Amino acid sequence: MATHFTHYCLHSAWKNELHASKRLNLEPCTTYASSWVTRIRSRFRQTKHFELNSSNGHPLNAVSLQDDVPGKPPSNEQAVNHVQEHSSGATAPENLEPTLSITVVGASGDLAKKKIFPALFALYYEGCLPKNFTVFGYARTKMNDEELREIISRTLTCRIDKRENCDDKMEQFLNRCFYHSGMYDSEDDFAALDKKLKEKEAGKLPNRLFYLSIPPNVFVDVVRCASLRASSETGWTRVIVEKPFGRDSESSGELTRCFKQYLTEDQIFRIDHYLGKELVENLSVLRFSNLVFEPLWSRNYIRNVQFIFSEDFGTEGRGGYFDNYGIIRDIMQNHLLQILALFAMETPVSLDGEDIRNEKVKVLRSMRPIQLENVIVGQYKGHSKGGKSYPGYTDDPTVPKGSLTPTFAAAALFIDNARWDGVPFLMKAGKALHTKRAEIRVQFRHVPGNLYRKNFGTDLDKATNELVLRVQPDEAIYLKINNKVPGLGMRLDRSDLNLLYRARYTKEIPDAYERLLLDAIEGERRLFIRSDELDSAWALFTPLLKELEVQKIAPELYPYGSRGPVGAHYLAAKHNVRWGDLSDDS
Ligand SMILES: NC(=O)C1=CN([C@@H]2O[C@H](COP(=O)(O)OP(=O)(O)OC[C@H]3O[C@@H](n4cnc5c(N)ncnc54)[C@H](OP(=O)(O)O)[C@@H]3O)[C@@H](O)[C@H]2O)C=CC1
Ligand SMILES: O=C1O[C@H](COP(=O)(O)O)[C@@H](O)[C@H](O)[C@H]1O
Repeated sequence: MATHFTHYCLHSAWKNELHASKRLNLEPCTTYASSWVTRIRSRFRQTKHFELNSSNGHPLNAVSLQDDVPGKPPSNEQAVNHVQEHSSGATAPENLEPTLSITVVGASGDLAKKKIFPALFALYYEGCLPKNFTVFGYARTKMNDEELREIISRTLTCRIDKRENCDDKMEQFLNRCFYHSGMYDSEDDFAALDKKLKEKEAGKLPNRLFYLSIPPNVFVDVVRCASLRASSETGWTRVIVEKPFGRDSESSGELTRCFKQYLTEDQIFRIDHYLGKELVENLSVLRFSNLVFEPLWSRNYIRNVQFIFSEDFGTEGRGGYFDNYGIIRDIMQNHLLQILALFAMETPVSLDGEDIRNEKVKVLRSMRPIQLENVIVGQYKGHSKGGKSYPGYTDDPTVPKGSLTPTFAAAALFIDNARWDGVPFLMKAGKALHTKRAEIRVQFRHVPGNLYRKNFGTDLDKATNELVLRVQPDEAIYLKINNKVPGLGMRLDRSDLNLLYRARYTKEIPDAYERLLLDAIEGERRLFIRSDELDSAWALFTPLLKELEVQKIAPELYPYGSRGPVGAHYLAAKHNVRWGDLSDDS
């Protein structure tokens, strides 16, 4: 991909960084050390872990560092990508320095304030944005640049080790943020945005990234207006699209068809922010770079796998959106299914985005249609605890009375391929539960002819190994093992081999949005959803969603703050599974 700048936080070869950064005239990442050499060396030493890199690692970045020198003719591959990715066909003048314009559409909204602007600032702070960049907010709300800056500034933090120059950096970042008010379906308003973008981009090769942080009903309008009136004429134009991408196979297909009138697939970055989470990223590393795991990764050793998402708050404030989607579309069809596909895929040919997504699609296409009897749905009801009362889902004024929308669901899924034949993959997702967490649990089979079985009593399930990847909070990977309690007797207990991230690594973990934004800027697509992946994901869930709606299946009510409906236990038990998060030693 044509990347006209570097994110030179990556490389183990600091010399390359130094060399490349000199040639590309980069801004320094930090201001600690006095010379470039010490700065880069010391930064490399300090920040061995959790550096922000685009996701595909060295080869792409090495190429982009060396090949994207202004004035150097593009390679064949770059030339192809360039033609595919920009929509006008105008020729890029040679010898121009690149510049990046990021437009956050829906800048007045919750996600923009909470996640996107802070992530952009964190990237800037880390020196991962290109030297020349501008951020534009776009929304209908009337405000000026200063007002946008004021709003953004409230959510920016110099979270990374509280480094020096935080205030200066914030000010520098805010000075590069601008606002343009416009309607989402007005080509004229986007043409006016284009004019402002051009003023900032003057004399440079413009690359443009649009982040659609808006409700899905205006996705197509924005794509049309932005692509017709505000796409880059000579550089690349890319669009990040937030979920939900449709609400079933038909609407998703329709959305894709509409998008493709204006954009090529290469320009579309469908975001699933769970793919940007550190532990989800680590799943493949854990599996494919450690001999101890991959041989066990099949029906021969794994009894069941659980993907668990829970939030300890309800849909407060988002009821209007949520009621049209429900927990299955909000969490299962995307976040949990994506993790499942990564978990279960065969070894990809390489770490290239296409190779990985090819393997994920194969998993999705091998999945057995979901049976209604393998699903239970729930909805939270009001509850009082400790003198405080918590509202039920339908108490939200934006939720229609009598709504049957599930705020909780559990499902048993199966992958009908040689590796996973017969292994239940259980998913559970819920709002307003007793805790906030996301995790993957792998329960292994019993030890055949276990010499120590008499030490475990009758419940052999309790003695099996379990590998847990705690995605959040407090990231950790731990393996439950049986261990001899020290002493003269022979008593066994359950212990954890525990890799607790905060104990092992000093660096703060970047937010998923940082990684994904950086990847989109880099043109790295591995962590974004390809259209055939999306089709397969919807093909799996659409029949179930239709059945739930047509049959008007009433959700089982569970109290706000509880562990969810009892039905989830029956479902698991039906498949000889016990939810790992509910056991005594979870
Ligand atoms: N918030 C979150 O935590 C998450 C959100 N998402 C997705 O990200 C996108 C943005 O989410 P979020 O920021 O919460 O959304 P908001 O409801 O805050 O909407 C974003 C902006 O869009 C405009 N807008 C709101 N409703 C409408 C409407 N009916 N028609 C036209 N414009 C409207 C408003 O801007 P103005 O009126 O100024 O034009 C608003 O500030 C959505 O697709 C959402 O599903 C995904 C994951 C998590
Ligand atoms: O996509 C969504 O994710 C959030 C949870 O994200 P997290 O990173 O905070 O775990 C969820 O609250 C929201 O309903 C959903 O749309």
